[in-house]
Amino acid sequence: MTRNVLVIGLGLIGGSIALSCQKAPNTKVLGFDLNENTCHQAKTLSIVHEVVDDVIQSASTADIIIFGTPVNATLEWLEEMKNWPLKKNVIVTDTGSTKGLIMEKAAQLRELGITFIGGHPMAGSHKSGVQAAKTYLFENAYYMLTPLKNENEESIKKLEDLLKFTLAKIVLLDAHEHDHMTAVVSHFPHIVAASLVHQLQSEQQNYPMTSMLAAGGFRDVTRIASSNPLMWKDIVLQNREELLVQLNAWQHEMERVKSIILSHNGEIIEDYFASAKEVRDKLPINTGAFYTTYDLYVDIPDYPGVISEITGYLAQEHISITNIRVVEAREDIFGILVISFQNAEDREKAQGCISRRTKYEMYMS
Ligand SMILES: NC(=O)C1=CN([C@@H]2O[C@H](COP(=O)(O)OP(=O)(O)OC[C@H]3O[C@@H](n4cnc5c(N)ncnc54)[C@H](O)[C@@H]3O)[C@@H](O)[C@H]2O)C=CC1
Ligand SMILES: O=C(O)C(=O)Cc1ccc(O)cc1
Repeated sequence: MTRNVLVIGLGLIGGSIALSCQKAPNTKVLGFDLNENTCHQAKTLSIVHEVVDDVIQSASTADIIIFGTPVNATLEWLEEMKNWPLKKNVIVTDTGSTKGLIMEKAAQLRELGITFIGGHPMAGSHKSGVQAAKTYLFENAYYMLTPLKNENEESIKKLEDLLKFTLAKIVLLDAHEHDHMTAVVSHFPHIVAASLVHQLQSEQQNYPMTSMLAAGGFRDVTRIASSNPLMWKDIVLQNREELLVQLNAWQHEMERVKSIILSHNGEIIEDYFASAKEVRDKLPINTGAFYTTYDLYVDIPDYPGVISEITGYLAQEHISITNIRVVEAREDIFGILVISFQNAEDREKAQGCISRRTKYEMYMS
């Protein structure tokens, strides 16, 4: 029997989920988006089997409905959904970055016999839109599900049975715990990134050269300030309480930093950085706990053909790469080539291959 999946909101996340659902056997993936251009691109890029106009009609035939919409739009759809003629055993889920308010709506839907299981794949990017969608965007990332208490095990299993095609690691947790933890590691860092960019901009007036010096560290720390503002507006509105908790903690931390600087004590200042480094170095960032990328950094000299030279060596040894980019830490002298691999084993093989054939320095983050 065919499983009908309807994805509403076909941007980066909805589009990527739709692509991975197409890998599931006997599954028909329909898609809807408010934006006509997105619908057109979703068709052209075969993001779904079919793009639909009549969302209510398509929902009535769906076994699983997935929202890939910004979180406030999801809340609005869930309110409307209360009046839709749905299949008796339909499972509704979302992909939103916040879960508290969405799960309150889920409790209302449950009263009407509609099963909603919150979802949040903990991977993505500062890019948005359907063109950025990828089948394996979530591979090895955590995919959090926040079912209501006493949710039917079979419904959770049915949803997991589809989401396993994302190749993500599915974990179940409570919506409030979810919102607290994501405020710490995802939502608050976006505010810090945006604030640093604002700080740079105000410096620009007196020191126009500042932005030209903003390489390496500034670029790494502020990458996420280039994310979709509408999406982050919604997240901040929905996770307001937790963000205020984090903001207070940050203000205390800044007070501590201020007193450390005022202390003029080199040992204390060094210890501030050393203890942060110790914690940061132990984070399971590259072992699959959060965003998994197996990156190898190669310090390359600046001459034409150097990238094809390296990729050529890897190709000769049949080592597949998943991504490649150049980080220009110092534009005029060296670039760092960042090569990403599917797993740690491929990265290790690549390191061996490049070290046998070149003298380029390499490191892993
Ligand atoms: N960008 C990221 O890295 C991640 C985002 N998320 C969550 O996933 C959801 C989608 O985010 P992205 O895909 O990044 O955004 P996006 O901007 O790439 O895609 C959102 C899509 O929803 C459509 N849309 C907006 N309002 C709509 C409505 N009322 N009805 C139907 N379609 C509508 C837009 O036209 C767009 O195609 C958000 O809830 C976000 O919090 C979750 C994990 C990572
Ligand atoms: O680009 C990045 O590093 C992100 O922060 C991606 C991201 C954005 C929102 C989420 O809810 C989860 C992951």
